[in-house]
Amino acid sequence: MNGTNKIHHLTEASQANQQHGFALKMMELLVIPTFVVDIDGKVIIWNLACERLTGVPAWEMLGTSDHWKSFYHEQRPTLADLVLQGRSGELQLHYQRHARRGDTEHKLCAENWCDMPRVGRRRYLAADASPIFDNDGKLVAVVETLRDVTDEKSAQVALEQLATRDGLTGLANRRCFDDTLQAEWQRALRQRQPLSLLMVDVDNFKQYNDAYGHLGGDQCLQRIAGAVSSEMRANDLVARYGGEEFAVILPNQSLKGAAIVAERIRCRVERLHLPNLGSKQHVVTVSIGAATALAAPDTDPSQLVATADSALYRAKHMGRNRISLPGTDGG
Ligand SMILES: Nc1nc2c(ncn2[C@@H]2O[C@H](COP(=O)(O)OP(=O)(O)OP(=O)(O)O)[C@@H](O)[C@H]2O)c(=O)[nH]1
Repeated sequence: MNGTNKIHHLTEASQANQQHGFALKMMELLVIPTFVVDIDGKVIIWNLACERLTGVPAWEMLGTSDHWKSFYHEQRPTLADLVLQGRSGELQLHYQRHARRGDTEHKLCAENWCDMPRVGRRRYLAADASPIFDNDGKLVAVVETLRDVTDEKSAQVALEQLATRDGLTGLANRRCFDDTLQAEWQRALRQRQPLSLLMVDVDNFKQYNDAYGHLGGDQCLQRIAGAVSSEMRANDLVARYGGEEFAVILPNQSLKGAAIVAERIRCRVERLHLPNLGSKQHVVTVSIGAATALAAPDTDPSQLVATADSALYRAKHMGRNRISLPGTDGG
């Protein structure tokens, strides 16, 4: 390298250093919470906004690989770590919503609830992580920016809740029941598994309302909703079908299994010992119709609902406070 080339090279190097320093300063001042980890996974930038978001000062974080501790109680990778370690395949394992950005699989964006141990209040954060390459295309660091979108997420959750929950009992509403039944019907078809349905109706509820008033009736429905829910497994769905009628979807359940669940629900409600002087037993009881179907192509679950409804009608007809199955009691 001759003298002129050497000076030119040095000038380029010092310019690059200057630009690098300028970029670092910019990141420090950004109003967007930002941190950068180097190739060894050590934090080299933890800006003011990140300090504010996490409650963790930069002096505590710089030079360590403890950045996950600012977000989570349990050890797990941050989005920056996934980019750094080429583990983008694990995105769905760690994040509620996620995507790869642009034409490269190195840029990731994702959202999830974070514990925020130092702040002591869970926040829903949207993160973007991008790799930084040197002039030779070698990965040297990863920058992660964060957005606190807790308010938007909470509003979305509340709206979803409003759209799918019954206001009085907190159970799934009729719309949610219809959607879930359709989805479970399709799943039963794919998996060639039976799908069972229970229709649960409160006995002599008109007399209950007459005796205890509409508010008393509402409280009774809440107690029954709690009792029915307590008998459910994780994949089952209890919905308020309408008025004083509840519906229970039991995926992968045979008619025999459905009958066992139905009897458990009937007993559970009886054991609440809610007085209803208008009924034969003098306590609030329910009648339950059960039905099971094997889904077939080009069919829908309406026949399953109709069969469970007919069984319920028979249970009422035969004296109430009982369960009824198709084909076993004259149905
Ligand atoms: N308190 C209250 N009552 C309701 C609600 N929805 C429906 N009902 C009442 O439930 C009663 C249902 O009466 P019916 O359909 O005659 O049935 P039942 O008296 O339970 O008689 P069986 O079903 O034949 O045992 C009516 O009086 C409705 O007003 C509600 O959200 N709250």
